[in-house]
Amino acid sequence: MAACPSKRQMMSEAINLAVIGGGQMGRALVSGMLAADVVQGDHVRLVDRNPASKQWWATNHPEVVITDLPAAVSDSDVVLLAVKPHGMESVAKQKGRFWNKKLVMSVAAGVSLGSLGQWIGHERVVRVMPNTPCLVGLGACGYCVPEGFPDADIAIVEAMLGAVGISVKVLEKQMDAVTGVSGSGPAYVFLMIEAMADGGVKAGLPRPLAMQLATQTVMGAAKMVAETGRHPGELKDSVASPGGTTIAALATLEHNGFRSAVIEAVAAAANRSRELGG
Ligand SMILES: NC(=O)C1=CN([C@@H]2O[C@H](COP(=O)(O)OP(=O)(O)OC[C@H]3O[C@@H](n4cnc5c(N)ncnc54)[C@H](OP(=O)(O)O)[C@@H]3O)[C@@H](O)[C@H]2O)C=CC1
Ligand SMILES: O=C(O)[C@@H]1CCC=N1
Repeated sequence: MAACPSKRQMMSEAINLAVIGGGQMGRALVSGMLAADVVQGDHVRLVDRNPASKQWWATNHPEVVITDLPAAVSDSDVVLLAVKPHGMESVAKQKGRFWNKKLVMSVAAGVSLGSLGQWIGHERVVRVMPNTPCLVGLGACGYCVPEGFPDADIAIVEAMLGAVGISVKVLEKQMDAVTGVSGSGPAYVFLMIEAMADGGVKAGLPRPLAMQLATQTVMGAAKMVAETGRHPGELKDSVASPGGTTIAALATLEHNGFRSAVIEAVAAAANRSRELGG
């Protein structure tokens, strides 16, 4: 029986990818794409000014070619811009014919399609808000494109992002909210896991055991929401026995404003994304 084709084999040709900025997000996306076989290491060109970052790539993905911006972009079909938002303009404005209508994907929070197109000099640009779980194939990416963006390019974007998790096409005006929920979201969940483990330690568990239980609990709860289709409120109710332990805990969380703290956190991140866009 023939083996199933990989995602890369399903694309008609191997993708030549330039990555500008190989820090936390660049690493998560590209490592996830390499693991999913949607790109190949020797087809990836990396540009990074940080020596420690370059060392990380040389150690972890020695097949990736580390080079400069003109060479990386010239040799690529797709350019992933993954520097900080305030650094995006100086990268995208670097003059040269090497941009030559390359498909450019920016992951910078707040930076609009209009600014990107203006700086680069063409409109074959995509604005993506990914998150770091792309590293383990469970990313949640929102993306938006300019009007009239070709379907063939959307197919490339979806193949790349779909290989590292879910990808949803949204309106540009929704990108700040996407950032608040899923772009920054992993940090809220990491905080929750850390706090649950702290609580376990306070109640007498060894730290590694408390961490293991907290992590599995978050993973299991997320999977139940995703796979049962039941509302999280209903699933919450099913854990809480009358007069039991869970309702005692839930009452404490409500008393301390847990829900409003999370709602305000998402809104704060969305507002900050708006501010970064100027
Ligand atoms: N981290 C996350 O979870 C997410 C991040 N993003 C977006 O991803 C982008 C990158 O964030 P993140 O990965 O966290 O940042 P990092 O600082 O970890 O990575 C950026 C890397 O790019 C390098 N760099 C900066 N400017 C240049 C340049 N001109 N030429 C070459 N290399 C350069 C940096 O070097 P140096 O250290 O010297 O500055 C650094 O190594 C941001 O725009 C952010 O909004 C989006 C979603 C989630
Ligand atoms: O904190 C930040 O600004 C970036 C964007 C979303 C997640 N990290």
